[in-house]
Amino acid sequence: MMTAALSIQGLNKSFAGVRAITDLSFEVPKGVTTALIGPNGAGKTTVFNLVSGVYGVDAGTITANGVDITHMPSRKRISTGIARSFQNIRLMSHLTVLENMLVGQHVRNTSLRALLTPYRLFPNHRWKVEARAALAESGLEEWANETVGALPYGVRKRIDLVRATLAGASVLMLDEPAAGLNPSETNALRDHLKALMAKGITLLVVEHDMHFVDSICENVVVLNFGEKIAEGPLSQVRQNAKVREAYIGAEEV
Ligand SMILES: Nc1ncnc2c1ncn2[C@@H]1O[C@H](COP(=O)(O)OP(=O)(O)OP(=O)(O)O)[C@@H](O)[C@H]1O
Repeated sequence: MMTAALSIQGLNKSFAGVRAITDLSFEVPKGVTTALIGPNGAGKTTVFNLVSGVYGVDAGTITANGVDITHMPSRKRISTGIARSFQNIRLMSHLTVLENMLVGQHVRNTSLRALLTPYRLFPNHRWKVEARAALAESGLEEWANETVGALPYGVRKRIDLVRATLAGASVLMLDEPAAGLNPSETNALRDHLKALMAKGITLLVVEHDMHFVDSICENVVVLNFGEKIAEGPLSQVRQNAKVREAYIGAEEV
């Protein structure tokens, strides 16, 4: 059997005695874009925080590309190919787009020599060539020398995706990627994500916009009160009685 991009088994997490995640197990197979959905407070962000190592687990295991990352320090998890893109973009707003790419690439190379190399002095350094190519591939090359803080939100979001893939991510966790985007930015983001999927990158998406989920996700995992209540294609889980009940009074699923 092929190794899953992400495997979560028997996950449990409480905050001050209040259960946030209970016996949660699911897998994200390689190349299968998966959505994690559920009403407010269902535990979606907590799952992302556990997988990225912001919190420690109470019980259970988390495996990324076959490597057990359950107790791995957060900053080392990218070495297994898993990365997270935050709702509040974590680009350095005072640096240019290209400089942000170089910071991302640094994650892959932590040798002292790499840390001391003054990239500004090498206009055609391999990393710059690679970063420019990745920006061009995503139709973002026109922004390469702009300061990130001055760019539209939708563009920054997509630059954040390029940065994550340049840092070596093969499994990307996206926290509400479509939130705050206008319709044309949402379309550009969708096209960008489809291009990443075509390159073999696996996406795990927390998203409230079901049209967006429907347009890119093959599989959906539904949480309610920290437990998995359904899993499968969106068209199927929509019909599930438990899912319908969980969403009563909340947004339409
Ligand atoms: N650091 C924390 N301290 C205490 N409780 C927390 C913490 N993080 C999450 N929780 C609780 O865990 C439960 C799940 O919250 P979580 O934010 O994961 O839900 P969510 O599905 O992401 O919700 P939303 O869609 O509103 O973002 C909630 O009851 C929340 O109050």
